[in-house]
Amino acid sequence: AMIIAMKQLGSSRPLHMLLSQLLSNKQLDEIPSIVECMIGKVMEEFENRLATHNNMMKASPEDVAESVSNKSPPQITSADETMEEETTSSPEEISSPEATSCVEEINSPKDSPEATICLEAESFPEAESCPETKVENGEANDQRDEELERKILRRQMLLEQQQKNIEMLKDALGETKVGMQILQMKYQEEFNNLGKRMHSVAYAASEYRRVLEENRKLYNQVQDLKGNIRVYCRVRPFLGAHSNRPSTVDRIDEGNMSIVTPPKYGKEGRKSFKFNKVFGPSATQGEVFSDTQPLIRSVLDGYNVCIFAYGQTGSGKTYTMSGPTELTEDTLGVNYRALSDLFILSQQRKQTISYDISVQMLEIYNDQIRDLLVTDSTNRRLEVRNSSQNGINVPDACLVPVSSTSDVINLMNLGQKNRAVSSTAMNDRSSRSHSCLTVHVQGRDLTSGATLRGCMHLVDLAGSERVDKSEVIGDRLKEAQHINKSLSALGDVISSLAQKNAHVPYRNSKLTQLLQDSLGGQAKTLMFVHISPEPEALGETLSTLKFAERVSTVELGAARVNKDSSDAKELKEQIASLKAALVKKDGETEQNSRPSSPEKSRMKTFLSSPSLPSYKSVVEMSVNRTNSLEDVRNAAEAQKQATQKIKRRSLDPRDILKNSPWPPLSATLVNAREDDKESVSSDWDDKVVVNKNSIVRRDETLTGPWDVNNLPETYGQNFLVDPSKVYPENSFNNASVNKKDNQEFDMQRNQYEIASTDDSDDHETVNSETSEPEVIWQSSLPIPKGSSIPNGLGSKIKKPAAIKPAKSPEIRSFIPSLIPSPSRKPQAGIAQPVPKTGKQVVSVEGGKRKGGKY
Ligand SMILES: Nc1ncnc2c1ncn2[C@@H]1O[C@H](COP(=O)(O)OP(=O)(O)OP(=O)(O)O)[C@@H](O)[C@H]1O
Repeated sequence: AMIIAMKQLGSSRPLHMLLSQLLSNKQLDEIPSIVECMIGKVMEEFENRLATHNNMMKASPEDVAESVSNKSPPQITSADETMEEETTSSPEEISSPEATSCVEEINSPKDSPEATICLEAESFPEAESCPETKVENGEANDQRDEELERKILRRQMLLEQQQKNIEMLKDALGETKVGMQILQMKYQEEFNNLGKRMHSVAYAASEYRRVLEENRKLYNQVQDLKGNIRVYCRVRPFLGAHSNRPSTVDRIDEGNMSIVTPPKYGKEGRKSFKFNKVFGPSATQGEVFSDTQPLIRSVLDGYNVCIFAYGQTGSGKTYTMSGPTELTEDTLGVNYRALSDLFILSQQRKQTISYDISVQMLEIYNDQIRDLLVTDSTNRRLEVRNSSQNGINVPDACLVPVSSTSDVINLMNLGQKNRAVSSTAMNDRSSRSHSCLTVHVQGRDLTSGATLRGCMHLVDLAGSERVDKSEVIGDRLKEAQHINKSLSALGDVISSLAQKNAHVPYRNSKLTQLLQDSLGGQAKTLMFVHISPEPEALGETLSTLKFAERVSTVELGAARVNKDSSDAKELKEQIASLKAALVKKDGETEQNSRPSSPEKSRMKTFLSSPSLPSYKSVVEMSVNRTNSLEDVRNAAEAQKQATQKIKRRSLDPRDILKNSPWPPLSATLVNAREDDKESVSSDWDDKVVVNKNSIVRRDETLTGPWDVNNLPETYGQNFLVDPSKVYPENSFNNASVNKKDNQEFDMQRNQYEIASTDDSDDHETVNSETSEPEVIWQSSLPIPKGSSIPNGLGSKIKKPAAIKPAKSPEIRSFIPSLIPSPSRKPQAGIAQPVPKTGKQVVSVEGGKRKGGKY
């Protein structure tokens, strides 16, 4: 029935083909409706035919004959033709003999009864007029009648048979219809089940994705809590026509990647690395930025953030941070996107917090800081001051307020122009200097009046590759040495942080000095490490990745927000005024009493201490009395007591304000510059103690918005309780001093001396104060005579004062190893006194520095 129906519809394909086609096309929904439609049509057709046959049945034989004689049998013919089709197509009908004979009869019109009737009538026209033949004619007529009757009978039987067949077909159709309905229901059911299953699979997939995302967030939160430096790796695509070359990067999977290595790098043939995220060559600027966004947002919440791009020249640092030379909306780098995000967010929050955003753009070239936003082509020497109250540590550089992305683009263009002025045709300046875009954000809560301050450094470092000594002479050599030194200093800082050393050598280079606030314990730090896919760059790629992997293990401690409640702010201002007044007083009394040098520096340290009110007695005693050791011991005792007293007191700023024995002073900062200079040392001193605190008191709750620097009791505790832990090498050096009475004083004195040497030559000072454990460096560059580039550890090891170590004639690697020597494992939190052996692990091969550790 279905096949007939198909034919009725003019389709030559059998139903099963159509069905299978629909199934294969997954048009399952359409099958029931198509079948229903076909059934409807077939039913209609059969009903038409039935009506036709019924009509024929009702018609008299004469009508039939007439219609036959008129040779106009459209109904019968058409019906019969259709029937013929049915007969040939339907196996049921073919098997029916009656139907076959009927079809044969219909097919041969000459033999048809109608035709016979007609022919017989036509062949005897004169018979009726002849009397002799009347009888014969009568017989003949009888015979004809009989014949006719027989034929009519046969036809009747045939029609009856056809009617039966139609009935049977109707039944079959009905059954098919029911069958199709059942099929439809089954399909429907299966569809529903399939839909449900699909739904549950989709749900499971989305859940899985959600869990993954949650895991990632939790992981990042843990990282944040631990204060880990985040490391994102980006692989540059092949440039230009080299896209078909084999890449050294084998596999990238979220945070994992593997590098194909030749046999000389090990048997495995590949090395795997794990970072917070790895971006492949096809990653867009938008994708790279999306993972950075949360960090940007936290600047508005009052955190310090540092994002720096590290990698060899040409690996894509500038591309990530700024974008390509021809900027489009899609290729804008992190710098633009970060600022644009800051503007959008600050707008969104403007009902509650009012933000001021301003920008500085600096360049560090040959360890000199240059302002890239100057418009008058002046080249002032800029200094870093980490003591400033407002978080601006290069106060002399232009600080330009910005309020829109176009402001930023204009400033960046100006910066680029100033940078380009210095570059030569031979060498792009960007490869030889570090550039730093610093964004300062100051927010004020419109309801509570609390202020917060965030600072973000976006740093595009100079190329980190090693330079063959034969390739560099003259200025290039000097540049290479400076890049080398600053990147080594960065490595030193990171190494110290990784080992949780009490002392972090920020002041070894301008770069680390500049980034101090954002690399230390309270900042969020992200490093974009860049690698090139070319096989020739494999050595640098592996060094870079190993360095980056080490960096990712560094824990800075949980980041802290720079938020001052209005009370705390007042308190801070008061303390600053007190400091200024005391410094002034110190200046006056100094002329009268002229204390010896160690005493003076000790006093300075006391005076510049953030917990100053508690040291009133110390200061007064120190100033007014002679500089005897007894006085100092008394002072220390008094300080201890004061510290204990404060310790028992509430740390609520209001309580402190209330309990403070000092009347509020309105004195303004006297000689602010001088004070700033002085407080560099105190700040540095404080920083050491702060870092110490973060180790000793890591799990203790800090006092809300207060700076650790302003916690008198912690300062006092660490200051007095065990100074040897802060500067063990000094205590070690002084242990040989036999004068028992003087021991404490001497230890403190050394401490003060070291802490207050900041204003002298940086390299000298820092080199002598660094105490991190032995680290292995690579070296290949020749050292020019008189070079101040430090050796081995990147800093000289403190020796007894009498034996001043000679400067090493070697240059450290661009990529410092963070791996301590196995022979000298450092203890967390305590800097070890490392006797200088003069022995360094340096591997030189073919004139090129080889990665001793990598
Ligand atoms: N992800 C990237 N997609 C497309 N092109 C890139 C990508 N990264 C870098 N490039 C292209 O590679 C070239 C070198 O990149 P870039 O200048 O950013 O390297 P760099 O590491 O900053 O070098 P330098 O140390 O000299 O400043 C540029 O032409 C840059 O457009």
